[in-house]
Amino acid sequence: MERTYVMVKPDGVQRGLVGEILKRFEQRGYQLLALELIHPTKERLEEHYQDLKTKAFFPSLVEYMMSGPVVGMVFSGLDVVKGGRKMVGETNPLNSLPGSIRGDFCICVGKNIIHASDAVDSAEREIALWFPNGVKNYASPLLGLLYE
Ligand SMILES: Nc1ncnc2c1ncn2[C@@H]1O[C@H](COP(=O)(O)OP(=O)(O)OP(=O)(O)O)[C@@H](O)[C@H]1O
Repeated sequence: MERTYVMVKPDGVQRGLVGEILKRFEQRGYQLLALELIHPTKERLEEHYQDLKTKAFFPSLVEYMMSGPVVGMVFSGLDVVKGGRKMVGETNPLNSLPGSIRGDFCICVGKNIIHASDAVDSAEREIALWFPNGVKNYASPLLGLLYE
């Protein structure tokens, strides 16, 4: 089953939004496979955001992401990468519809509370980066109620 990496950013953790975000993914029907609160290192963030290294906002992005602990989660489910991105909304909260996580809980691109993988291959790269000891799959009885 497809997997994605979701990370509640430091502002989301400090604002007490972890439970709300977890609830939304769970109630949609995605299966939680892993969850960890960590204080990310600069090295790991630079690896995570390697595609953005040349952007002018890169140093402030890394500083923001190191301003407190983050909560990383792995979810699995049918088309979870695309579905998860839709739930999160657009990079700039201004373009995120109400009902999406960014559309409901934030207003500024530099404090947009949550990350979700944007493609299946980047999801697997990010899961390996943030959960280097691996993530176990397990069979949930709920699956029979969600899939034909
Ligand atoms: N113009 C900007 N100014 C400040 N920060 C920005 C800007 N553009 C992007 N960012 C920050 O960098 C993060 C990564 O940007 P990216 O273009 O990968 O968007 P995203 O895929 O929606 O976000 P994320 O990877 O965090 O899920 C954004 O979520 C945001 O925190």
